[in-house]
Amino acid sequence: MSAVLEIEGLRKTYKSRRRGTRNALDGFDMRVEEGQVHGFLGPNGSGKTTTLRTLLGLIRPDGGRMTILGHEVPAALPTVAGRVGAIVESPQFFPHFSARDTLSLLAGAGDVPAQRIDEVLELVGLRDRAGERVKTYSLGMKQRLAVASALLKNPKLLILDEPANGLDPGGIREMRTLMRTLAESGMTVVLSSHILGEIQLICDSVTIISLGRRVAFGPVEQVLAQHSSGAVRVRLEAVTDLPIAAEALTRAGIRVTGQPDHLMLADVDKPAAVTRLLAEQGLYVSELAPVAVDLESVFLELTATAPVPGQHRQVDQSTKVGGAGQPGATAGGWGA
Ligand SMILES: Nc1ncnc2c1ncn2[C@@H]1O[C@H](COP(=O)(O)OP(=O)(O)OP(=O)(O)O)[C@@H](O)[C@H]1O
Repeated sequence: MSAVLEIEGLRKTYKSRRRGTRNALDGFDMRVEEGQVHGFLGPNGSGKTTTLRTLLGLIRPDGGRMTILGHEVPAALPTVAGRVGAIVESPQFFPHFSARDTLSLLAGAGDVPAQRIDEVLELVGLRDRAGERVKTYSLGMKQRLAVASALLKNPKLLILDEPANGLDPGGIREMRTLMRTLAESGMTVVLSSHILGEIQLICDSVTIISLGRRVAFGPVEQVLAQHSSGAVRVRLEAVTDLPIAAEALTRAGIRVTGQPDHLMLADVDKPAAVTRLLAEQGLYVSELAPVAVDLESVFLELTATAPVPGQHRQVDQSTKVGGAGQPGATAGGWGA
Protein backbone atom coordinates (compact mmCIF):
# COMPACT_ATOMS: atom_id res chain seq x y z
CA MET A 1 0.00 0.00 0.00
CA SER A 2 1.28 3.47 -0.75
CA ALA A 3 1.45 6.26 1.80
CA VAL A 4 -0.79 9.25 1.24
CA LEU A 5 0.74 11.07 4.14
CA GLU A 6 4.20 10.61 5.65
CA ILE A 7 5.89 12.54 8.42
CA GLU A 8 9.39 11.86 9.71
CA GLY A 9 11.12 13.47 12.66
CA LEU A 10 8.89 16.56 12.74
CA ARG A 11 9.99 19.16 15.27
CA LYS A 12 8.35 22.37 16.38
CA THR A 13 9.28 24.59 19.28
CA TYR A 14 7.06 27.52 20.15
CA LYS A 15 8.83 30.49 21.62
CA SER A 16 6.94 33.25 23.31
CA ARG A 17 7.97 35.96 25.74
CA ARG A 18 5.05 35.27 28.00
CA ARG A 19 4.92 31.47 27.93
CA GLY A 20 8.61 30.69 27.41
CA THR A 21 9.79 27.93 25.07
CA ARG A 22 7.79 24.76 24.48
CA ASN A 23 8.59 21.64 22.48
CA ALA A 24 5.27 20.94 20.81
CA LEU A 25 6.68 18.31 18.42
CA ASP A 26 9.80 16.39 19.30
CA GLY A 27 10.72 14.16 16.34
CA PHE A 28 7.19 13.08 15.48
CA ASP A 29 6.56 10.35 12.86
CA MET A 30 3.31 9.39 11.12
CA ARG A 31 2.32 7.32 8.09
CA VAL A 32 -1.16 7.01 6.62
CA GLU A 33 -1.92 4.47 3.90
CA GLU A 34 -4.22 5.08 0.98
CA GLY A 35 -7.96 4.50 1.45
CA GLN A 36 -7.79 4.33 5.24
CA VAL A 37 -9.69 6.17 7.91
CA HIS A 38 -6.83 7.05 10.23
CA GLY A 39 -7.35 8.22 13.81
CA PHE A 40 -4.90 10.76 15.23
CA LEU A 41 -5.09 10.60 19.00
CA GLY A 42 -3.40 12.39 21.82
CA PRO A 43 -4.16 14.19 25.07
CA ASN A 44 -4.69 17.96 25.22
CA GLY A 45 -1.55 19.79 24.24
CA SER A 46 0.22 16.72 22.84
CA GLY A 47 0.78 18.30 19.42
CA LYS A 48 -2.09 17.17 17.17
CA THR A 49 -3.18 20.59 15.93
CA THR A 50 0.44 21.69 15.54
CA THR A 51 1.06 18.63 13.34
CA LEU A 52 -2.00 19.23 11.17
CA ARG A 53 -1.35 22.96 10.84
CA THR A 54 2.30 22.30 9.97
CA LEU A 55 1.25 19.82 7.28
CA LEU A 56 -1.02 22.43 5.76
CA GLY A 57 1.69 25.07 5.70
CA LEU A 58 0.09 27.19 8.41
CA ILE A 59 3.02 26.74 10.79
CA ARG A 60 6.70 26.54 9.91
CA PRO A 61 8.40 23.44 11.39
CA ASP A 62 11.87 23.54 12.95
CA GLY A 63 12.87 20.22 11.42
CA GLY A 64 11.71 16.97 9.87
CA ARG A 65 10.24 15.84 6.59
CA MET A 66 6.64 15.66 5.40
CA THR A 67 5.09 14.32 2.21
CA ILE A 68 1.49 14.43 0.99
CA LEU A 69 0.59 12.14 -1.94
CA GLY A 70 4.29 11.58 -2.47
CA HIS A 71 5.19 15.27 -2.70
CA GLU A 72 7.42 17.03 -0.18
CA VAL A 73 5.51 19.70 1.70
CA PRO A 74 5.40 22.59 2.35
CA ALA A 75 7.36 23.13 -0.91
CA ALA A 76 4.84 21.19 -3.03
CA LEU A 77 1.68 22.52 -1.34
CA PRO A 78 0.62 24.43 -4.47
CA THR A 79 0.79 21.13 -6.40
CA VAL A 80 -1.15 19.02 -3.89
CA ALA A 81 -3.54 21.66 -2.51
CA GLY A 82 -6.24 20.75 -5.03
CA ARG A 83 -6.23 17.15 -3.80
CA VAL A 84 -6.37 17.86 -0.07
CA GLY A 85 -9.42 18.99 1.88
CA ALA A 86 -8.99 20.06 5.49
CA ILE A 87 -10.81 21.53 8.44
CA VAL A 88 -8.40 22.39 11.22
CA GLU A 89 -10.37 25.16 12.84
CA SER A 90 -14.11 25.59 13.24
CA PRO A 91 -15.06 27.23 9.97
CA GLN A 92 -17.17 30.36 10.12
CA PHE A 93 -20.11 30.64 7.75
CA PHE A 94 -22.28 33.61 6.85
CA PRO A 95 -25.35 33.00 9.02
CA HIS A 96 -27.79 34.45 6.46
CA PHE A 97 -26.47 32.26 3.64
CA SER A 98 -27.96 28.84 2.98
CA ALA A 99 -25.73 25.77 2.66
CA ARG A 100 -26.20 25.96 -1.10
CA ASP A 101 -25.22 29.68 -1.21
CA THR A 102 -22.19 28.96 0.95
CA LEU A 103 -21.01 26.10 -1.25
CA SER A 104 -21.73 28.05 -4.45
CA LEU A 105 -19.54 30.87 -3.20
CA LEU A 106 -16.70 28.47 -2.36
CA ALA A 107 -17.13 26.50 -5.59
CA GLY A 108 -16.99 29.73 -7.62
CA ALA A 109 -13.79 30.79 -5.88
CA GLY A 110 -12.19 27.39 -6.45
CA ASP A 111 -13.27 26.69 -10.05
CA VAL A 112 -15.39 23.75 -8.93
CA PRO A 113 -18.20 22.74 -11.33
CA ALA A 114 -21.69 23.61 -10.00
CA GLN A 115 -22.89 20.00 -10.18
CA ARG A 116 -20.37 19.08 -7.48
CA ILE A 117 -22.42 21.16 -5.02
CA ASP A 118 -25.33 18.74 -5.25
CA GLU A 119 -22.99 15.78 -4.97
CA VAL A 120 -21.44 17.02 -1.72
CA LEU A 121 -24.81 18.07 -0.27
CA GLU A 122 -26.04 14.55 -0.95
CA LEU A 123 -22.88 12.98 0.50
CA VAL A 124 -23.14 14.85 3.81
CA GLY A 125 -26.92 14.42 4.01
CA LEU A 126 -27.80 18.12 3.75
CA ARG A 127 -29.57 18.12 0.39
CA ASP A 128 -33.08 18.44 1.84
CA ARG A 129 -32.14 21.41 4.03
CA ALA A 130 -29.72 23.04 1.56
CA GLY A 131 -31.95 26.06 0.98
CA GLU A 132 -32.30 27.00 4.65
CA ARG A 133 -30.17 29.64 6.32
CA VAL A 134 -27.08 28.41 8.14
CA LYS A 135 -28.14 30.28 11.29
CA THR A 136 -31.06 27.83 11.62
CA TYR A 137 -28.75 24.79 11.47
CA SER A 138 -27.86 22.55 14.40
CA LEU A 139 -24.19 22.15 15.32
CA GLY A 140 -24.17 18.77 13.57
CA MET A 141 -25.51 20.32 10.37
CA LYS A 142 -22.87 23.06 10.52
CA GLN A 143 -20.18 20.40 10.95
CA ARG A 144 -21.55 18.57 7.93
CA LEU A 145 -21.54 21.78 5.93
CA ALA A 146 -17.90 22.23 6.92
CA VAL A 147 -17.12 18.72 5.68
CA ALA A 148 -19.08 19.46 2.48
CA SER A 149 -16.95 22.55 1.86
CA ALA A 150 -13.77 20.48 2.30
CA LEU A 151 -15.16 17.87 -0.13
CA LEU A 152 -15.91 20.31 -2.95
CA LYS A 153 -12.56 19.67 -4.64
CA ASN A 154 -13.15 15.90 -4.44
CA PRO A 155 -9.92 15.52 -2.48
CA LYS A 156 -7.83 12.36 -2.28
CA LEU A 157 -6.99 13.21 1.32
CA LEU A 158 -9.37 14.72 3.85
CA ILE A 159 -7.97 16.03 7.15
CA LEU A 160 -10.41 16.81 9.95
CA ASP A 161 -9.48 18.14 13.38
CA GLU A 162 -12.08 16.97 15.91
CA PRO A 163 -14.99 16.59 13.47
CA ALA A 164 -17.29 15.17 16.15
CA ASN A 165 -16.52 17.89 18.72
CA GLY A 166 -19.68 19.05 20.48
CA LEU A 167 -21.96 16.64 18.63
CA ASP A 168 -24.62 14.60 20.41
CA PRO A 169 -24.61 10.79 20.01
CA GLY A 170 -26.89 10.98 16.96
CA GLY A 171 -24.62 13.56 15.31
CA ILE A 172 -21.55 11.48 16.12
CA ARG A 173 -23.15 8.43 14.51
CA GLU A 174 -23.97 10.42 11.37
CA MET A 175 -20.39 11.67 11.22
CA ARG A 176 -19.16 8.08 11.58
CA THR A 177 -21.32 6.90 8.68
CA LEU A 178 -20.11 9.81 6.57
CA MET A 179 -16.43 8.98 7.24
CA ARG A 180 -16.96 5.36 6.25
CA THR A 181 -18.83 6.35 3.09
CA LEU A 182 -15.95 8.61 2.10
CA ALA A 183 -13.35 5.91 2.75
CA GLU A 184 -15.39 3.43 0.69
CA SER A 185 -15.31 5.90 -2.19
CA GLY A 186 -11.49 5.67 -2.08
CA MET A 187 -10.75 8.81 -0.09
CA THR A 188 -8.16 8.73 2.69
CA VAL A 189 -9.44 10.38 5.86
CA VAL A 190 -7.30 11.55 8.79
CA LEU A 191 -9.21 12.65 11.83
CA SER A 192 -8.09 13.77 15.22
CA SER A 193 -10.45 13.06 18.05
CA HIS A 194 -10.78 12.67 21.78
CA ILE A 195 -13.73 10.32 21.42
CA LEU A 196 -11.79 7.09 21.61
CA GLY A 197 -14.73 4.72 21.39
CA GLU A 198 -15.64 6.46 18.16
CA ILE A 199 -12.13 6.16 16.76
CA GLN A 200 -12.14 2.47 17.58
CA LEU A 201 -15.39 2.08 15.63
CA ILE A 202 -14.52 4.24 12.64
CA CYS A 203 -10.80 3.91 12.05
CA ASP A 204 -8.74 1.29 10.26
CA SER A 205 -5.51 2.55 11.77
CA VAL A 206 -4.30 5.00 14.40
CA THR A 207 -1.38 7.11 15.50
CA ILE A 208 -1.14 8.01 19.17
CA ILE A 209 0.93 11.06 20.07
CA SER A 210 2.15 12.02 23.52
CA LEU A 211 4.50 14.88 24.39
CA GLY A 212 5.08 15.56 20.71
CA ARG A 213 6.19 12.00 19.92
CA ARG A 214 4.51 8.98 18.39
CA VAL A 215 3.91 6.35 21.07
CA ALA A 216 1.82 3.85 19.07
CA PHE A 217 0.70 3.36 15.49
CA GLY A 218 -0.73 0.78 13.13
CA PRO A 219 -3.98 -0.99 12.42
CA VAL A 220 -6.41 -0.59 15.35
CA GLU A 221 -6.53 -4.36 15.94
CA GLN A 222 -2.73 -4.54 16.03
CA VAL A 223 -2.38 -1.64 18.49
CA LEU A 224 -4.98 -3.27 20.73
CA ALA A 225 -3.29 -6.68 20.48
CA GLN A 226 0.14 -5.20 21.30
CA HIS A 227 -1.27 -3.72 24.47
CA SER A 228 -3.53 -6.53 25.47
CA SER A 229 -2.85 -7.27 29.11
CA GLY A 230 -3.15 -11.05 28.75
CA ALA A 231 -6.00 -10.94 31.27
CA VAL A 232 -8.41 -13.86 31.12
CA ARG A 233 -11.82 -14.36 32.73
CA VAL A 234 -12.59 -17.86 33.96
CA ARG A 235 -15.98 -19.23 35.00
CA LEU A 236 -16.53 -22.71 36.37
CA GLU A 237 -19.52 -25.00 36.17
CA ALA A 238 -19.88 -24.73 39.98
CA VAL A 239 -19.38 -21.27 41.53
CA THR A 240 -18.61 -22.96 44.83
CA ASP A 241 -15.41 -24.40 43.26
CA LEU A 242 -13.94 -20.93 42.62
CA PRO A 243 -11.86 -20.77 45.85
CA ILE A 244 -10.24 -24.20 45.17
CA ALA A 245 -9.57 -23.16 41.56
CA ALA A 246 -8.02 -19.88 42.74
CA GLU A 247 -5.75 -21.77 45.09
CA ALA A 248 -4.62 -24.24 42.41
CA LEU A 249 -3.91 -21.49 39.92
CA THR A 250 -2.03 -19.39 42.47
CA ARG A 251 0.11 -22.44 43.36
CA ALA A 252 0.94 -22.70 39.64
CA GLY A 253 2.26 -19.13 39.73
CA ILE A 254 -0.70 -17.40 38.08
CA ARG A 255 -1.95 -14.10 39.49
CA VAL A 256 -5.61 -14.54 40.38
CA THR A 257 -8.25 -12.07 41.49
CA GLY A 258 -11.45 -13.60 42.82
CA GLN A 259 -14.84 -12.18 41.85
CA PRO A 260 -18.23 -13.40 43.13
CA ASP A 261 -18.99 -15.45 40.01
CA HIS A 262 -15.65 -15.71 38.18
CA LEU A 263 -11.87 -15.42 38.46
CA MET A 264 -9.66 -12.91 36.69
CA LEU A 265 -6.22 -14.19 35.74
CA ALA A 266 -3.36 -11.87 34.76
CA ASP A 267 -0.65 -12.34 32.10
CA VAL A 268 -1.90 -15.64 30.71
CA ASP A 269 -0.09 -16.50 27.49
CA LYS A 270 -1.37 -20.11 27.17
CA PRO A 271 -5.07 -20.29 28.09
CA ALA A 272 -5.09 -24.05 27.32
CA ALA A 273 -2.69 -24.59 30.25
CA VAL A 274 -5.30 -23.07 32.57
CA THR A 275 -8.03 -25.42 31.34
CA ARG A 276 -5.72 -28.42 31.69
CA LEU A 277 -4.56 -27.47 35.18
CA LEU A 278 -8.14 -27.06 36.41
CA ALA A 279 -9.35 -30.26 34.73
CA GLU A 280 -6.57 -32.14 36.54
CA GLN A 281 -8.15 -30.93 39.78
CA GLY A 282 -11.59 -32.14 38.63
CA LEU A 283 -12.71 -28.55 38.02
CA TYR A 284 -14.51 -27.86 34.75
CA VAL A 285 -14.34 -24.55 32.97
CA SER A 286 -17.60 -23.18 31.54
CA GLU A 287 -16.02 -20.01 30.14
CA LEU A 288 -12.46 -18.89 29.48
CA ALA A 289 -12.32 -15.57 27.67
CA PRO A 290 -9.58 -13.02 27.05
CA VAL A 291 -10.54 -9.65 28.48
CA ALA A 292 -10.73 -7.28 25.55
CA VAL A 293 -8.59 -4.19 25.83
CA ASP A 294 -10.08 -1.04 24.33
CA LEU A 295 -8.43 1.93 22.70
CA GLU A 296 -9.25 4.11 25.67
CA SER A 297 -7.22 1.99 28.10
CA VAL A 298 -4.30 1.77 25.63
CA PHE A 299 -4.44 5.54 25.20
CA LEU A 300 -4.52 6.17 28.95
CA GLU A 301 -1.61 3.80 29.52
CA LEU A 302 0.59 5.13 26.71
CA THR A 303 -0.02 8.79 27.33
CA ALA A 304 0.11 8.39 31.11
CA THR A 305 -3.16 10.27 31.43
CA ALA A 306 -5.07 7.71 33.47
CA PRO A 307 -6.53 9.41 36.54
CA VAL A 308 -4.46 9.01 39.72
CA PRO A 309 -6.46 9.22 42.96
CA GLY A 310 -5.78 12.48 44.79
CA GLN A 311 -3.90 14.04 41.85
CA HIS A 312 -5.03 16.53 39.27
CA ARG A 313 -3.64 15.88 35.84
CA GLN A 314 -1.78 18.67 34.10
CA VAL A 315 -3.63 18.97 30.83
CA ASP A 316 -0.86 20.53 28.79
CA GLN A 317 1.19 17.67 27.42
CA SER A 318 3.98 19.63 25.77
CA THR A 319 7.44 19.93 27.27
CA LYS A 320 8.35 23.30 28.64
CA VAL A 321 11.95 23.96 27.70
CA GLY A 322 12.21 27.06 29.85
CA GLY A 323 13.47 30.59 29.29
CA ALA A 324 11.91 33.42 27.37
CA GLY A 325 12.28 33.62 23.64
CA GLN A 326 11.05 35.18 20.46
CA PRO A 327 7.38 35.33 19.52
CA GLY A 328 6.31 32.13 17.75
CA ALA A 329 6.11 31.86 13.96
CA THR A 330 2.52 30.99 13.14
CA ALA A 331 1.94 32.67 9.83
CA GLY A 332 -1.23 31.68 8.04
CA GLY A 333 -0.99 30.70 4.42
CA TRP A 334 -2.95 27.85 3.00
CA GLY A 335 -6.29 26.41 3.93
CA ALA A 336 -8.76 23.92 2.59
N1 LIG B 1 0.83 29.60 18.98
C1 LIG B 1 1.36 28.95 20.03
N2 LIG B 1 2.27 29.55 20.82
C2 LIG B 1 2.82 28.92 21.86
N3 LIG B 1 2.54 27.66 22.23
C3 LIG B 1 1.63 27.01 21.48
C4 LIG B 1 0.98 27.61 20.35
N4 LIG B 1 0.14 26.71 19.81
C5 LIG B 1 0.23 25.60 20.56
N5 LIG B 1 1.13 25.78 21.56
C6 LIG B 1 1.54 24.78 22.57
O1 LIG B 1 2.03 23.65 21.88
C7 LIG B 1 1.60 22.46 22.53
C8 LIG B 1 0.86 21.58 21.53
O2 LIG B 1 -0.36 22.21 21.22
P1 LIG B 1 -1.40 21.63 20.17
O3 LIG B 1 -2.48 22.64 20.02
O4 LIG B 1 -0.68 21.18 18.95
O5 LIG B 1 -1.94 20.35 20.95
P2 LIG B 1 -3.22 19.44 20.67
O6 LIG B 1 -2.75 18.05 20.79
O7 LIG B 1 -3.86 19.85 19.39
O8 LIG B 1 -4.14 19.82 21.90
P3 LIG B 1 -5.76 19.86 22.02
O9 LIG B 1 -6.20 18.46 21.98
O10 LIG B 1 -5.93 20.47 23.38
O11 LIG B 1 -6.25 20.71 20.90
C9 LIG B 1 0.77 22.93 23.70
O12 LIG B 1 1.61 23.01 24.83
C10 LIG B 1 0.34 24.31 23.34
O13 LIG B 1 0.16 25.10 24.52
